Amino acid sequence: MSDIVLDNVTVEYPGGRTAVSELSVRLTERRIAVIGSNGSGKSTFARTLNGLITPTIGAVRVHGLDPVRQAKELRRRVGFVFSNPDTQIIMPTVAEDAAFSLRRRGLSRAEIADRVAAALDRVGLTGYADSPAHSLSGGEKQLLALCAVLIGEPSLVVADEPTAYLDGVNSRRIAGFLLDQMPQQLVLVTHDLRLAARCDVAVRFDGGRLVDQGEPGPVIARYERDQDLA
Ligand SMILES: Nc1ncnc2c1ncn2[C@@H]1O[C@H](COP(=O)(O)OP(=O)(O)OP(=O)(O)O)[C@@H](O)[C@H]1O
Repeated sequence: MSDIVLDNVTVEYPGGRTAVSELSVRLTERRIAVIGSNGSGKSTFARTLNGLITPTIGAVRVHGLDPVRQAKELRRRVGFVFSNPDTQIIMPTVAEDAAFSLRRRGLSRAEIADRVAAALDRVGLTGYADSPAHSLSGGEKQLLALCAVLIGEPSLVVADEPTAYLDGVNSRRIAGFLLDQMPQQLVLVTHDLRLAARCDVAVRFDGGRLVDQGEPGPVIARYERDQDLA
């Protein structure tokens, strides 16, 4: 079950700005790129998927779950990665930060240590477990943020411009992990059209509306053409 379904979703922010208008879409692909110009509604759409934002009108179902009525279960199933890795680090050491989402799950210390070791290994941070989290480089911090999300074993990862703060080398590292190594379904909000091109499907927002969707190549080409004409 990897369906992401939005039915006639409108999101209005306090003050009356409509960020997403009458959005109906069903997405089932593993890697979903979300593209569009600044302020077009991409982040708002992404935040409806884990209940960070509740639609003013309409309904969202993510892997069969309602983000409003099944909020707790949904947050376990949907991991969210933000742009700025500094804002995602909560605990003093790398291992403690990686383990944060496992609290209150009734796991033994040994189980937590095993899971942390496996998760750090997956993102290539073995050896950093006892390091202060804030001493990591930007790219390593973003890998830690991903690790902290993946350790909870989500079925969907929503990443909102996860490479925006990173240099070329670290962007490639994060993108390679998200796109090529991670088995989970991915919703990737990005201005990097080369990353969008590597996804299985692209959706494009403009002025709060979903204006195009399909194979990334043609969707990106039409977006670039429209930008050139603007
Ligand atoms: N918390 C908020 N309160 C009021 N308006 C908001 C809020 N967050 C976003 N908006 C507005 O909603 C619209 C869509 O914003 P959103 O962040 O979803 O766009 P975006 O496509 O992700 O933009 P960007 O590419 O610049 O990150 C914009 O006009 C924005 O100003």
